[in-house]
Amino acid sequence: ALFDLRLLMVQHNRTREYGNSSQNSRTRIVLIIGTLARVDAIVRDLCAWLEENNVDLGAEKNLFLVQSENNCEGRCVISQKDYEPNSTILEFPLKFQINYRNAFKSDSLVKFLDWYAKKHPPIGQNLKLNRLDALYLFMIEQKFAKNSFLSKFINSLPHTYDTPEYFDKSLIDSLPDCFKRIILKRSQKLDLKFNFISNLLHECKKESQCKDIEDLCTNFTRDNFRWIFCSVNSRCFHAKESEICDKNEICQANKYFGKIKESDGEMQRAMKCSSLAEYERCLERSEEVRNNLCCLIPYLDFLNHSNEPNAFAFFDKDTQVFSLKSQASENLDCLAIRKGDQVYITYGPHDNLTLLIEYGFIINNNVYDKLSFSFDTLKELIRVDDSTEQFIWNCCIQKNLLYDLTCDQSEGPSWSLLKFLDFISCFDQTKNQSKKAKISTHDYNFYDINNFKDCKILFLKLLENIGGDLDRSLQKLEDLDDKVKKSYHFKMSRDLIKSYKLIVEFNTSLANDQERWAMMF
Ligand SMILES: C[S@@+](CC[C@H](N)C(=O)[O-])C[C@H]1O[C@@H](n2cnc3c(N)ncnc32)[C@H](O)[C@@H]1O
Repeated sequence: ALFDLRLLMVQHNRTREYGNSSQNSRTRIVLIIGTLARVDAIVRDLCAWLEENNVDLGAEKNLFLVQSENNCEGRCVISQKDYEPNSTILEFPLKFQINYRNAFKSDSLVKFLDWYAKKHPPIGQNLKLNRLDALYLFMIEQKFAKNSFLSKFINSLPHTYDTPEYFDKSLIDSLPDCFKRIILKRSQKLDLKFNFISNLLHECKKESQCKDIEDLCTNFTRDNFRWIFCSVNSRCFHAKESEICDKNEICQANKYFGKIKESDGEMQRAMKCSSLAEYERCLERSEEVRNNLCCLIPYLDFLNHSNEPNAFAFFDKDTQVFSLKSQASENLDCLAIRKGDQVYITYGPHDNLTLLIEYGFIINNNVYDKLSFSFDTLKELIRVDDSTEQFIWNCCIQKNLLYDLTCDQSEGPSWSLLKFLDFISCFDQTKNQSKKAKISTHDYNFYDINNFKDCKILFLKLLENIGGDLDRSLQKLEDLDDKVKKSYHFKMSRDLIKSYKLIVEFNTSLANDQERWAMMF
């Protein structure tokens, strides 16, 4: 009861900060109690279902799921006991690892996929169905199915998310161009995929006249697709196909979607690309291959992210279970998790823009925070004719200079960014054009910075462009509607822009300080 009271206070504060200011306090308290009761009921149902299906949640319930004390983290996993380093906390059998292979157990989806394979063989198509789409379709089907085995799990998924797919349009319009570019590209891809699948379903419905496909068509709406896209993206784990699917399932998947290549293979191919466009396609494909192997795992998807996690989750090939363990440590006297601690895993070494776009949150003083310069932004610095520009990008691809074009608030610009700027500074139109001929005869030294004065000028120009973009955005945010300005989405976006401004300021002063700049080389 005490714990609930504490949560009630936190919830009350959160409602005051982001909620509807016209609500009186009694209405707010009723709403808060409603939220807690709902979380409780969802969690109780989920745990009961898992236990009925022989998932061992611990005799004394080693963990419990609650609304987090930290604002905006949503629900979370709290430990009920101490854990030494590297001890097993929970184990999930294969049956609860939901991925594309579940679609093969649904009659209507198999009907649809068979129809698709006949009509649209997986080779030679520009846009095609992939393994991830099968997972989306399966989850949407289950959401509306009567007596679904997964109904308790599906009920436990959030109804909405805090990623830009759910932002108010006016907020998106006010974001800096460097964020907007990524967000809009993602939303275009989402639209393209939605229209593609939706058209296929309608085509199949017309031909098959089958009630199941008709239901699938009805439920496959833009809103449901956005919901499942965000659910999977923000809650999935990655596993190797050969580890969690059997031979028949892989064979069936190959028939519908084509064989899957290793993601690393795509990256190796990227180094051999002969144009920037081809290189970008390779990067996208490598991401797509990785995403193809997403799986959802009930309960484990309640784990929040920290850059200093106290636990980790992985698939154990030998026992065929997905295992949650406390973090390993060299100091075995020290507990990895104490009773009452929240259990955190890491979603990866992500900067705040990635966290916002993929997961809908940011972290204060994120050690991985950095400014990444897009190829489009960098292109603006290159003022040469088309063929020289193509030559520049090809050299950079072959010398692997494009993988980390960033600057941060502790080290300043990355080595590859400096090297990239140094290289392009040789091609200034106003300078001697014979440089190009020289470089093509391998005279250019790709291991040292040759021209750090010009490199600094280009770096400052880059920072000035980004700084202007951020300032214009902050101004636009101020002019937004009061309702939008009170939202969590607004606050998160503004905090992110402000932290990016700090990175720009740090790097500008670094570049302008002769001594510190010289130390960079
Ligand atoms: C895998 S789910 C974790 C469970 C989630 N909190 C829930 O209520 O269902 C990932 C989502 O949790 C939230 N989240 C995870 N880590 C967070 C953190 N450190 N700060 C804020 N929100 C976080 C984000 O909304 C993210 O999209």
